[in-house]
Amino acid sequence: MIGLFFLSFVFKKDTKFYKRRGSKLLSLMVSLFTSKYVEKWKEFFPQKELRYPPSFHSRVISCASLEVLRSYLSWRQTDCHDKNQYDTCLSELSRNKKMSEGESNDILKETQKQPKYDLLFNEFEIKYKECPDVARQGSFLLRQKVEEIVKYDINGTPVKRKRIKVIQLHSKNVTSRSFWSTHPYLLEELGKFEGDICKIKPELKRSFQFENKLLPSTWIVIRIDGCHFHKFSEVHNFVKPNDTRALNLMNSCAMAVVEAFNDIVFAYGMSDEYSFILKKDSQLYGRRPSEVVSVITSFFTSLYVMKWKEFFFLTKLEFSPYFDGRAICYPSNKILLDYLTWRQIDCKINDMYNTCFSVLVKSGGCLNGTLTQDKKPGMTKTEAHKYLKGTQTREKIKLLKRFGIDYSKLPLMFRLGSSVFWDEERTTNKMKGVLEMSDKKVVVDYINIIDKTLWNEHPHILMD
Ligand SMILES: Nc1nc2c(ncn2[C@@H]2O[C@H](COP(=O)(O)OP(=O)(O)OP(=O)(O)O)[C@@H](O)[C@H]2O)c(=O)[nH]1
Ligand SMILES: [Mg+2]
Ligand SMILES: [Mg+2]
Repeated sequence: MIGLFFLSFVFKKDTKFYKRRGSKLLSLMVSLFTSKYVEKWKEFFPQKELRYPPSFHSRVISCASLEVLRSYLSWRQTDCHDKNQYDTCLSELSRNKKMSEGESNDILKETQKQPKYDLLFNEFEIKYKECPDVARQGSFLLRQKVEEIVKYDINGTPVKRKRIKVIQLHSKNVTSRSFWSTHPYLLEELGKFEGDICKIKPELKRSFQFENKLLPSTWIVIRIDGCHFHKFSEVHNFVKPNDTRALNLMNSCAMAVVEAFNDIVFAYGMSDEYSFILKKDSQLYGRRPSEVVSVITSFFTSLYVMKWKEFFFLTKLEFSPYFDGRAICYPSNKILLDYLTWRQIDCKINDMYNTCFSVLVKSGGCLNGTLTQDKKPGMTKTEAHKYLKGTQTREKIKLLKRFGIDYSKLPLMFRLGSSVFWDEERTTNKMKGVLEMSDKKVVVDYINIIDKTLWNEHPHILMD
């Protein structure tokens, strides 16, 4: 269901989508939606440039029965109606009576529906009920079986087939039986009603809004990861094993995220993932996990689509990139550093494996444009995996040497991942000949984060 700036996607009761993991569902849905929104912007606003990355928040609400689901949808529909009626009054008062928002709010607050209908009609000759359905009632998108002509036979007779299509419709009242009975496909998918709904129970409404908070006084790590990036990287011809453009794009998005959210003190990324660390006492979105996860994932996705052209120039986005996200709390600096150590070790292990794998499958052993001495045709992927299975770091380094590659000379960004944080700009004052610190700015660096040096040099990052 779509209303004024909100959307609800209903999954079947027995869905097994992403094993019903709440964080996955809420983050990837909001991320895919954001990606589509940014991509489609030009279609609807051809003259307007998208000047700021839009972001959305999302949450999962479980509805135990069809009645509860109907109550939920009814609550959203009522909300849509109330907000739209209020906003219509607000904009008319401002446009025609030149009232400020504060003055209009004073008039409208605590008024019921009827006085607002009267105000619109008496003052502005607007029959509210004749305003577009889409604004007053919201829209419903649902799959429906429709019969379509697929071709014509030799006699010119149309051949029809049943297809499932997404259709958009409006309904005055989502709780009405007629809405559900005229769309039998909905009940086929969702089940049968046990009883009727008259009024939305207040305790149900409260349950739709309730959410546990992330443990207080703990570091919050939001880790996002690209969905199906294996396919995404192939379709967009990412260089193997590391594509500098793709990594720089991820880093550029992460820097913008760190700049936008004051509470993020550090971010670490590699491949298609990024971890954002929020300070211990952060009160971002009241520490509600759904909001924090969804907004950061959504904002990152927006940036990724908007910045794509900056890094991939002529490569067209063939399908929408999207990310999933999760929140994890860590109570102490030590445990947080253990987490970062785990991610950086993972980065090193994966990078070394992928580099060897790439060398083995590339015919003639050609890596990053450097021709090596080994001119043998490459292995198949299966052979390469088999060859590398169980090999230790030392053996992999030796293998790369045979192909003329000194692993320690490969770019730090590939081997150590990327760290993003606020740093003071250090400049030398030529007049005084001394080192000076200027304003802080967000930087990206490719450093060892397992080592204590970074944390000792930048004690402000993990300040309690
Ligand atoms: N060629 C190339 N591929 C990359 C690069 N960065 C990421 N990838 C691809 O993205 C994948 C990321 O791994 P995963 O996150 O485990 O896999 P995924 O396909 O995204 O699957 P899910 O995260 O489970 O949806 C890698 O396996 C690569 O296939 C890159 O720089 N170059
Ligand atoms: Mg991934
Ligand atoms: Mg990944």
